[in-house]
Amino acid sequence: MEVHNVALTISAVRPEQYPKDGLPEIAFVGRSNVGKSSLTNTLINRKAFARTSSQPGKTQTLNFYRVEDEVYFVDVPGYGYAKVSRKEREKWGVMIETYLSQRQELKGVISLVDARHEPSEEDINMYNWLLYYEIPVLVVATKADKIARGKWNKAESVIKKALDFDPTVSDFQMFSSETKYGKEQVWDWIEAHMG
Ligand SMILES: Nc1nc2c(ncn2[C@@H]2O[C@H](COP(=O)(O)OP(=O)(O)OP(=O)(O)O)[C@@H](O)[C@H]2O)c(=O)[nH]1
Ligand SMILES: [Mg+2]
Repeated sequence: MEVHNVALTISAVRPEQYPKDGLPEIAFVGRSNVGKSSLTNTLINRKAFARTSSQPGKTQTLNFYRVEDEVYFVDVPGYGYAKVSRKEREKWGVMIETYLSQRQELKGVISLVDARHEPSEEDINMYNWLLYYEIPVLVVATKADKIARGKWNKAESVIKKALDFDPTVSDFQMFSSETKYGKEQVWDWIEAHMG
């Protein structure tokens, strides 16, 4: 998709604050700092539309970006940020689980993991949780530019093994917001799931 028009429409915490126009939604999840906002910006050809942060844990609301009046990208605040209080984490959990488990307009989730590392327990939990709710999921391994091309296959198999990746209900893509590698494939997946 050639993107020309993007608007940050809504920051929401509760369902009554979600958009009401019925457009399909694709959500981006992953631990804090993994590159959710960077992936969003790459997809919509913006340098800094979704705020990228040197301050992890900053984003605390669901941010809905309306892309070309066709789809919302939903930037979900990152998990696994140690410095937030337990109370904050519980609020976060309720907000995310409510959104992911109940939202009719949600057509797919892009679950980001760091290409350099084995997925964390939280990454694994999130992946299993999405499969349990039968939400189509694209696992995107980010920061691929930080490992040598010759090691990509190994990185992919490490990630898939840790997740117990199920290729019948999910897909996988290497990605870099530095080189834009994988951008077209991620867009193809999104367009195939917009319904
Ligand atoms: N080299 C490289 N750096 C990346 C890539 N993606 C993101 N980064 C960097 O990683 C840092 C975090 O990126 P963000 O996109 O803000 O991460 P986020 O997941 O949105 O973080 P939160 O909003 O805090 O949850 C920034 O310094 C980015 O520049 C990538 O593909 N390659
Ligand atoms: Mg972010």
